[in-house]
Amino acid sequence: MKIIITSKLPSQITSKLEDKYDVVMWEVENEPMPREQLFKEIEDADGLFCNVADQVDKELLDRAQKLKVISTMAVGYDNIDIEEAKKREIPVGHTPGVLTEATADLTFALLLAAGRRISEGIDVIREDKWKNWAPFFLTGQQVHGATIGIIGMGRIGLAVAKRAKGFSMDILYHNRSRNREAEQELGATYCELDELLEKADFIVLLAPSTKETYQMIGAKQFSQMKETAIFINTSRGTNVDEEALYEALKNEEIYAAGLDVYNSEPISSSHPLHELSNVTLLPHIGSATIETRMEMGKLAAENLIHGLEGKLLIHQVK
Ligand SMILES: NC(=O)C1=CN([C@@H]2O[C@H](COP(=O)(O)OP(=O)(O)OC[C@H]3O[C@@H](n4cnc5c(N)ncnc54)[C@H](OP(=O)(O)O)[C@@H]3O)[C@@H](O)[C@H]2O)C=CC1
Ligand SMILES: O=CC(=O)O
Repeated sequence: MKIIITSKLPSQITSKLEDKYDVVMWEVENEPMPREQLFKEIEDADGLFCNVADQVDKELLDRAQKLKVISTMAVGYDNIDIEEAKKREIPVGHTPGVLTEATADLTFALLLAAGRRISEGIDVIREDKWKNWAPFFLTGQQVHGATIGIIGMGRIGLAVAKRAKGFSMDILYHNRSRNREAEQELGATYCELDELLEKADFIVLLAPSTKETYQMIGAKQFSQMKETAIFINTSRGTNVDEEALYEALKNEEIYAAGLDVYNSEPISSSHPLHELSNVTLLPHIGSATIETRMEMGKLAAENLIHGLEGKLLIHQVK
């Protein structure tokens, strides 16, 4: 059987696949397989090993004659047309759980960086602008003891809440359903979205990208936040109206933001958000530790093997 791997991966992940199948892997470091090539390769492929940078849509699936399984090296699968895959009875695998702690670490790092103006501090030294110690130089917002509001208290949300507890933060959260573990173990308080936006000092978005969450945070929601609020998004860029975020930051309707994800990725240094000093921008590296990426890759490989062997995947999208 033939499988396609759309990005270069280390042998610890690919060796088991290479032992069993004909592997076509895109070998260019840090670049996804070009779409034209993917269109060609998918025609006779049995398995597809992809990631968040690949658009697995109807146009691609229409070309696949033999595809038996799609396996993404990510927990989010909004880049895959699940309905089209279902119509063709192609199971889709993803990698929940193994990336939870690494993504929570990065989310908290962004929260600290945005609140305490860390990237501005780094720039001050890089640009030789540090002249003396001044009482209110680069003062930011207090993290310890502040109120965090988590929108999307799932696996990663809960792991962020645990970190917040260590900083003596009060924890508010909003989901469509209650998370009893967060309430009982961490004392988190369930809120409607409006209340969370009005009360939280740090607002952390960790809901998946769905039709319901599309631009769920826009001009109205930014206007509900405190002027001192800090907004963190490590979920998906499409959950936020990016132009409204730009305006809210520029007009100081909110204090700062920390972002790992964008409407369209990758962004460049000419992106409007880059003009602003009160935003910390990272290039979608939430789960990017060596250990976690290895775990994600191995789990995605196992999902793929299960699919090719006609078994239920370890983590199959429902
Ligand atoms: N930046 C990065 O590199 C990474 C980003 N991610 C992103 O993080 C997301 C979350 O991952 P994970 O925690 O594992 O997922 P989970 O499914 O465990 O958690 C998602 C949470 O969002 C809530 N939710 C879903 N829809 C809504 C809605 N309409 N309004 C409010 N809450 C909602 C769910 O609760 P309920 O169903 O009760 O509403 C659930 O608690 C991923 O989907 C992905 O997009 C993940 C890993 C790395
Ligand atoms: O964005 C990354 C993911 O795993 O989802």
